[in-house]
Amino acid sequence: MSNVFVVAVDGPAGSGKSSVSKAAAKQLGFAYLDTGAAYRALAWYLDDAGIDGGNTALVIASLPGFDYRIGTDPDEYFVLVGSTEVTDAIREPRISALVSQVARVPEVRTFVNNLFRTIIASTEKPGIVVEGRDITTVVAPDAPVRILLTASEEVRAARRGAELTGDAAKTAAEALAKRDRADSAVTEFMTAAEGVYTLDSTHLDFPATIAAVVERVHNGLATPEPAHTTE
Ligand SMILES: Nc1ncnc2c1ncn2[C@@H]1O[C@H](COP(=O)(O)OP(=O)(O)OP(=O)(O)O)[C@@H](O)[C@H]1O
Ligand SMILES: Nc1ccn([C@@H]2O[C@H](COP(=O)(O)O)[C@@H](O)[C@H]2O)c(=O)n1
Repeated sequence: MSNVFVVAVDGPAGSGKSSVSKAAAKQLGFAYLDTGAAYRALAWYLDDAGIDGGNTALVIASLPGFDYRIGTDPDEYFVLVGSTEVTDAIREPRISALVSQVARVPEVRTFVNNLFRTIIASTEKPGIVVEGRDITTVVAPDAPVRILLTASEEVRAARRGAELTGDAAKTAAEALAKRDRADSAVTEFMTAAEGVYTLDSTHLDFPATIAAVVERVHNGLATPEPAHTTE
C-alpha cells in the first residue's frame, strides 16, 4: 500500500489546473499528474489512426493498443504514445475539439482511471498533485487535500485569450465554453462535492493561487490522520 500524499485538483477548462498544480508540485517537491493528457493522447491516437472518436465500439476496441506514458516530474513533463512524443500535439485546438467525445465513453474512463491509480501508487516522491475533472470525486475521493479550482468564465477566457491574438482568442473562448458544456454532462467539476475546498482564482494572481494550494497542503500535512481505535 502506497503512502503517497495525494492532492486532488479539479476544475473547468482554463481554470489554471495544470499550470497551478505543476507549480505547486514543484514548490512541494511532489510529483505532478495531468490526467487530461491521457484523454487528449487517446483522442490524438484515434485521430492519427483515422478512427472516428464518435464511434464508441471502435474507441473501445482501440484501448488495448493505446500505449501511453506520461512524465510525473513537474520539471520534466512529457507525453508519449508509443514512441511518438505528443506533448505539444495534444494541446492543438483540433485535439481539444475531439477530446470530449472520447472522454464520455465509460470504458475509456475505467481504462484511464486504472492507469492513474497505478501511476499514483508507484510515485516515488512523498506526494503527488493530480489534476483533472473527477479526481476529487472518482479517482482519489479519499485524498487528504481536495480542491476545486475555478474562476469566472470571463476571466478564464481572458487568460486563455492572453496567450493568443485576434480571432484566435475569440475562437478559443468559444471552444473553452463548448468543451465545459460537453464535459459537464459526464463529470461534475463546476460545483465542489462535499468536503472539497473551492479555490476561486477570479481575483487572485498566479503566485497567490499557487500559494493558496501549497498552504492547504501544508495544513493537510500538519493534520494527523484520525487515530484508529479498536473496540
Ligand atoms: N490565478 C491566475 N492568474 C492569472 N493567470 C492564471 C492564473 N491561473 C492560471 N492562469 C493562466 O491561465 C491560463 C490557463 O491555465 P491552465 O492551462 O493551467 O488551465 P487548465 O485548467 O489546465 O486548462 P485546460 O483544462 O484547458 O487544460 C494559463 O495561461 C495560466 O498561466
Ligand atoms: N479527469 C479528467 C480529465 C480530463 N478529462 C477530459 O479530458 C479533456 C482534456 O482535459 P484538460 O484538463 O487537458 O483540459 C477534458 O476536456 C475532458 O474531456 C476528463 O474527462 N476527466
